[in-house]
Amino acid sequence: MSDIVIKNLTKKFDQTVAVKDLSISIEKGQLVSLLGPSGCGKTTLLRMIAGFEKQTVGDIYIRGRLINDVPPQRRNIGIVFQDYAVFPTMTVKDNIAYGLKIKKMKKDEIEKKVAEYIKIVGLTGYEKRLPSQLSGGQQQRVALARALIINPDVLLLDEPLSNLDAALRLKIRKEIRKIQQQLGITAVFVTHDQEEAMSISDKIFVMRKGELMQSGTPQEIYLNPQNDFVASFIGRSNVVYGEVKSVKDSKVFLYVNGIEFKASKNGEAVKPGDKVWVSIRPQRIHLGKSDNMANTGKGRIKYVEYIGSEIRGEIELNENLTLDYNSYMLDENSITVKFNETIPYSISPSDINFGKDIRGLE
Ligand SMILES: Nc1ncnc2c1ncn2[C@@H]1O[C@H](COP(=O)(O)OP(=O)(O)OP(=O)(O)O)[C@@H](O)[C@H]1O
Repeated sequence: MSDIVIKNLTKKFDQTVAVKDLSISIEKGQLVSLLGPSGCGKTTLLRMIAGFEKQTVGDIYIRGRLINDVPPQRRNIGIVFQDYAVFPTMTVKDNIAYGLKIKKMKKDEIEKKVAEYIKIVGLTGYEKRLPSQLSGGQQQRVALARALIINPDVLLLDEPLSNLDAALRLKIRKEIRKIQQQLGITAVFVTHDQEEAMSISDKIFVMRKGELMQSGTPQEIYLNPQNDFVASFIGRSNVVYGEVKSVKDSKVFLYVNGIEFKASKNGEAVKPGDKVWVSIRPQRIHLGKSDNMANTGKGRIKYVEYIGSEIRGEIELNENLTLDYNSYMLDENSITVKFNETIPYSISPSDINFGKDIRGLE
């Protein structure tokens, strides 16, 4: 069942189209991310779901109820913002209890619920502290408990980890995901960080310039990007442009900067002469001799970095095509490479994504 349904939503600010004819639905109990670069409209979309911004055109339903004209406080939504937005003069306990007091819940029931949510977000022992006596991560937990305690239909999270340092970001995102799954609450998470979105989402909506570029599970989007923008934005990839040379049986032959690549046919039908984007993940470039005889050649190593169990760098296939590679050193027999060395490479046809939908990179 869909908890949130958005139909043909458009938001214009004078000349700027922040969100353009967007239709999505979000299943109950899922955590979905709105992901895209700065200015893609993700915050505007979240603010329209919350009711802080009124759409120019389109409909928003929560649990089947059309909420276009329902004010924010009556949408039964919990929100966590980037800048915590906790009340600075209230203790942790009072901050978390706030929504229940507004609802005029009985005192002993409030006590019980607050204790429960303080435990859920891991703030036991901090009840009497003021926000100024808490770390950023702890303040964000207060904000999370305050949003969840009112038992909202939907939890909205607007870049909730942006103000935390890198280590804390990983920790809190894991906690948010665990709590969301434990409570089974539907959550919409706004982020510009693709790794963050990939790691915690059931589904990702990739946006760009107000438009939906692709939606799907993290795996679907990573393995089958539908355009060059998604291929380059999700995970690391070499995105280059070329032309379809021929199509034979289950293979498509692509011509990219003077090199021919054999690729497996994917969903989209192409014909000779079609201009296409081509995406090759760095870790799919096999360095050294291989039994896999497809897309083989010799390349020159133009850059090398050894990082623990990985080698990363650039390999020049010809003077017009240099790709990033990424090899894993799993044991002492693994490949080692040196700067300027010439080395055989191969790429499996099934590891080459391509398509006609060219949107341009960021
Ligand atoms: N109140 C406003 N008035 C005018 N233009 C606005 C307003 N709010 C947003 N915009 C414009 O709408 C577009 C989308 O903005 P939005 O904040 O939704 O993007 P975003 O993807 O959340 O970006 P960021 O990651 O930087 O927050 C941008 O071009 C922005 O300048």
